[in-house]
Amino acid sequence: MTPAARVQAAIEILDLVIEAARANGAPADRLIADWFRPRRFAGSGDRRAVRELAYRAIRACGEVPENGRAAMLRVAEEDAQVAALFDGSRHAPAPIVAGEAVAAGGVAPAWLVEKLAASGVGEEEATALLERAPLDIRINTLKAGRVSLPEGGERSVAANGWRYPPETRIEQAEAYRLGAIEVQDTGSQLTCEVVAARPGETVIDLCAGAGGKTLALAAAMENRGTLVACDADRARLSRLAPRAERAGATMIETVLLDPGRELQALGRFEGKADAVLVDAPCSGTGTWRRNPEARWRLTERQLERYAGIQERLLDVASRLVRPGGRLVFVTCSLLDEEGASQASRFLDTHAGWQADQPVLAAGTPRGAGLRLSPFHDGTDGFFVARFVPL
Ligand SMILES: C[S@@+](CC[C@H](N)C(=O)[O-])C[C@H]1O[C@@H](n2cnc3c(N)ncnc32)[C@H](O)[C@@H]1O
Repeated sequence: MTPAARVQAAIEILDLVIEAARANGAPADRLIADWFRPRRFAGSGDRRAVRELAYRAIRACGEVPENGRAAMLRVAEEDAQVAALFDGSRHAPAPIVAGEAVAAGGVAPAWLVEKLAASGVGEEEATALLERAPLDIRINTLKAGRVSLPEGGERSVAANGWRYPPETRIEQAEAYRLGAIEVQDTGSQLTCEVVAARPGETVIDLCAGAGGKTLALAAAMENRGTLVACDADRARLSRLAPRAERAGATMIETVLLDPGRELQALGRFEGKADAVLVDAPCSGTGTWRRNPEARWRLTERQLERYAGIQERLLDVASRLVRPGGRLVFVTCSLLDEEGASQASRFLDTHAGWQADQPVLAAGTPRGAGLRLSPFHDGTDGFFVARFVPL
């Protein structure tokens, strides 16, 4: 593909990403992969370049752009080399017309920028939410010692963490194929450290998804005790078994939950769990480095809905923890609605509980918990709080 054809390809992909953002359709990554599938003429260099251009435009536009061309014109405004490729040649975008619509720049839609500011996230910190993330891995202590680590990494602040440059092809490393390392953001690893799961304990991962954190908990527990991975999404939870097998995590039991009826499925653990992790569904403002188009999808109503689910799941979790146990609340968001305010609401409505401020190698105290952010900590954005019964 010519450089100009790559720009036109990115514009076509952006049209799909914008449409999907409006209609709650597929994520950008999937749309990009689907776009290339029938276009066998595109080589790996073309794919990389087009993907890079599309993501550059997504990061550059704070509000949902009118269309793909307007989004790419935002990039062209700041990059004369890209502007020069709008030359009307074969497969290229048509020449730029004076007064043509250019998408608005900015970090996020105005209402979200306001909410971030109200949560103490200023412009510089908010901008860092869109930087390219490094590749973080966790050494899987269930298999460690058998293989050597890939070259080019350095220790991270997480106990078993290493950090590699973003472009590292970790899937090709022997350690990865053998399950001796897991790809996991440093912030995510740190939130698991707050659970402080120990061998022999009973630990419930209430929102386990495909098990990113469950696997870290299994390693901390050295495969001994009871580790229950729950989720309300059957497809996500079903992805856990093959991952657990690869990681040598043999202790995990899965439970599919019916939203609103979680306690019915988990009744046998009421008042019995040493630790419950609530890695709650949230807006994901802390993961824009990986899904920058997520900020085009979020609405105020959805944010309210997430906050309501978080409140409810915290209450469910509080009923499972034994006296002397602990409840860990995590969201990958920098918004107080899903962090400090949620934690203080829990304490206000659950008289028998108190906050037990986590101490980690990174993070800044925020209300009853800690906040991790790309700007201050170089991790994805997270809020984590720990509560203990009085
Ligand atoms: C932030 S994600 C979890 C990510 C996962 N812990 C990890 O580390 O990869 C939140 C999860 O909560 C799940 N969820 C939503 N409603 C739920 C409910 N009522 N009970 C349990 N899980 C729920 C979602 O399906 C989603 O997988």
